[in-house]
Amino acid sequence: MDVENEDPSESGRLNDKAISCQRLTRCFGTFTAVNDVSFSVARGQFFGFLGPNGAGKSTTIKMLTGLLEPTSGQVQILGRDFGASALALKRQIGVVPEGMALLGRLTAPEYLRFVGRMYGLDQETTSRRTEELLEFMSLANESKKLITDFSHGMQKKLALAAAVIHGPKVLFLDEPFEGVDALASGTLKAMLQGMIHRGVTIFLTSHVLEIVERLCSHVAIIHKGRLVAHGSLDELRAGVSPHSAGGAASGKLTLEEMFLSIVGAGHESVPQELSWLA
Ligand SMILES: Nc1ncnc2c1ncn2[C@@H]1O[C@H](COP(=O)(O)OP(=O)(O)OP(=O)(O)O)[C@@H](O)[C@H]1O
Repeated sequence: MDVENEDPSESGRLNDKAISCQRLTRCFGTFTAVNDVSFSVARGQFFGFLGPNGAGKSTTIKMLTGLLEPTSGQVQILGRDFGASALALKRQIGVVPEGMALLGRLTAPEYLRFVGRMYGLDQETTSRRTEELLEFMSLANESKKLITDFSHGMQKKLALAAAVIHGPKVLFLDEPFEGVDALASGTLKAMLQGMIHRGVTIFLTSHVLEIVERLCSHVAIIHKGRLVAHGSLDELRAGVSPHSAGGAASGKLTLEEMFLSIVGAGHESVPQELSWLA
């Protein structure tokens, strides 16, 4: 069988996991950025991947999407690994990577048409979706400008448009809301929730914990390269003492309170002010 042309979502139908990794590890020289990380994400789940700066989130996303080779460990997307069916798998996923990786010398319509064709969409479908996406992202009036002259938020919206043009089954988003205005952010959240209702799996990193709490049903927290929490929001709450998290005695702990309780140990020793600042 030609594994490159096989639809991994069909062959993996019996596997209810959209994403799974076992003992995933990535070293840069002697430094271990991601250390023995294992977790899975069920199909159709809205999953938040959290961690402080430098914890290993982007490195993990790059390995989950086939952009970076793990030092050791395994990754399966829709039940398949990149080794056997990289091209077929990449057609099933959409990615907004950390640096967005746009082609700055193109205009937004040129870029979307290029990405659509690279994903194997026919010309007519690519053109129709390009127009719809530019309209949806409020970028239709910017179609003559080069991407390099876009603002950061405009580039983010374009990167998101490019990540969904082929209708992916699994969507990976590294900080999708960073720099995006409140109006566009509302539209994007609605779009992502609509995708979840249609069975798409979304894996998202964000430092905006209110957004993660509102959108995601399950989360994992990585800290210094190691997975320190994984489960539904209620499972996380059950594992965190309200007292140690400083939450209101009667109310539910917020995700931010749980996050600070889980990764905040040792942070007390960091000076809370700089005496020379007026
Ligand atoms: N190519 C690289 N070479 C050396 N070190 C790297 C490389 N890429 C990442 N790192 C290091 O790995 C660690 C994890 O980085 P990563 O970008 O995954 O963190 P992150 O959780 O996404 O952080 P942030 O929230 O700040 O974006 C950091 O210490 C970073 O400096």
